[in-house]
Amino acid sequence: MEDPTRQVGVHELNLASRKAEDAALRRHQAAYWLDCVVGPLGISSRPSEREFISCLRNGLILCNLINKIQPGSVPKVVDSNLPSQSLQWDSQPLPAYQYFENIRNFLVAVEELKLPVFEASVFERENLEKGSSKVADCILALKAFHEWKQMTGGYGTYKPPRSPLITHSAGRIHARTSGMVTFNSSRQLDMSAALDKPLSTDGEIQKFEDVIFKALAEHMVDSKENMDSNILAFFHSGNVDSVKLLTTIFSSCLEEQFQRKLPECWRAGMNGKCNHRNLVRQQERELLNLKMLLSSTKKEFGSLQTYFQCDLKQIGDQVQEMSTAALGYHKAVEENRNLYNMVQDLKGNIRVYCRIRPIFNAGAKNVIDHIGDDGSLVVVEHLKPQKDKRKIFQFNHVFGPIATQCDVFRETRPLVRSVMDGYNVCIFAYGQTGSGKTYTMCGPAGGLANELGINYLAVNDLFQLSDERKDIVEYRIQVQMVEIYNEQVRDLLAEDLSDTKYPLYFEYLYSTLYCL
Ligand SMILES: Nc1ncnc2c1ncn2[C@@H]1O[C@H](COP(=O)(O)OP(=O)(O)OP(=O)(O)O)[C@@H](O)[C@H]1O
Repeated sequence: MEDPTRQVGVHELNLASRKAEDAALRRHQAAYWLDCVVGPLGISSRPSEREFISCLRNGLILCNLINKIQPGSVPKVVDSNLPSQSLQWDSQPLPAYQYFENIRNFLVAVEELKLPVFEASVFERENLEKGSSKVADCILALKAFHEWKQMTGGYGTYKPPRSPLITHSAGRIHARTSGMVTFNSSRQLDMSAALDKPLSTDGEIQKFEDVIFKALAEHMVDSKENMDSNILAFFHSGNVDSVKLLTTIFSSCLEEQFQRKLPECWRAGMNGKCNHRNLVRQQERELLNLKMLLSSTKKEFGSLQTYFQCDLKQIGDQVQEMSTAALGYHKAVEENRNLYNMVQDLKGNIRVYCRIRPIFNAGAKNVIDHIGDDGSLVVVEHLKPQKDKRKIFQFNHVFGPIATQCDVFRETRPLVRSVMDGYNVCIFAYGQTGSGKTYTMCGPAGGLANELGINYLAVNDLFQLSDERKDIVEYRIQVQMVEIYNEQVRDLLAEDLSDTKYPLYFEYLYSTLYCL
């Protein structure tokens, strides 16, 4: 079985070695930085504790350092007036008051900056190898303060990092003017006290490592807080290094925008509250709802489509029926028209009507013996022998003396209507003077409406027929009026009354009519 005391000894050895390595590293860093800031120290780049402390024990370098970082911190630096080359650690014939004065003023200045300090006694010859780590920590704290000042210009409140490796001693230094100056920063961790006694168990070692990690984490948080407060202090001070401030602000803004651009689930995930899976489930539910909505919409659209298709089919059928009916109607009209004109043809293209004028002379003898419905007319000539007295004439129709204008027009009307179907029609009156031609064709002068002649009645009928068929046929009606008298044809509507002679082709027409 292994001896536990032996194991503890190994741990102690390892910790002591690590502590010594860490102290040497910080000492070397402090020496290097001092060399850069206040000039060559004249010591090696990796000085021993003794070499490091001896170099600083006259306080001259430390006072120059803090005056450079915070001008005026040590108004009066006691100088040995010796060349710098003679400031060797092992050849400094300085009186005790000199280095004590400088060291004391330096420590007071450091305490005013609220930075960790050390005991002045570390520079006594018998303690040269005991307090070098605290001196190095103090110098490194000044280095951090200097860097903060360079970055912020000294505006705002400087918060020293909570380093477990930086130590301080409270209330050990006398102030120059106001007596005791106390440094009570509770944010500092004095780890050296914990390491003064050896760690004997694994639990203590683990506990010590936990403390270190916790302190490091707090240090990182403090650094972040320093940055934020320093940016605000920059802005309020008005004395701002604009380039530095803008760079810092832009960096913060970019980081913030980057955070905002991240999806919600990622940001929640970065905060330790990842609901990415919940969001995916919610989106899946919404997607399912959308699919159901799409499906129902498709169904409704399909039913509406079917409904409208039925309606369209019904309308189409009705239109087809109407079209068929209209076609049938037109066919019927056309057929009726053809039949009508056929009847007119069968009745004869040339029809002769006889109208008997009333007797105006009371003494005149009536020669009309009989008027037949078949168009026959029997005339009696009283002066001739009995056997030759009666003569029979045949017409299409015979109008008696009591026949009205309407009776005459009723018989001629079908022929007039054939004009509207494209047939040529001619109506004229023939008879001796005073037989009533003008009366039949035009009516008496100044007569009543029921006395209008065939011309007026026929034209009125044509206009009425044109109006009835206006949706089917467009008619254009023109009028000419001529007189044939003493073998002369004259235009009765001519505007130039001096020349009413009608064109030659009407003379030809006249000849034709005359022949008829
Ligand atoms: N059916 C009738 N009923 C009543 N009066 C008639 C009828 N026919 C003709 N008359 C009258 O007889 C007269 C002569 O008729 P009208 O002038 O029409 O004859 P006409 O044939 O035109 O003569 P002309 O050849 O000389 O012009 C007129 O006064 C007219 O009013």
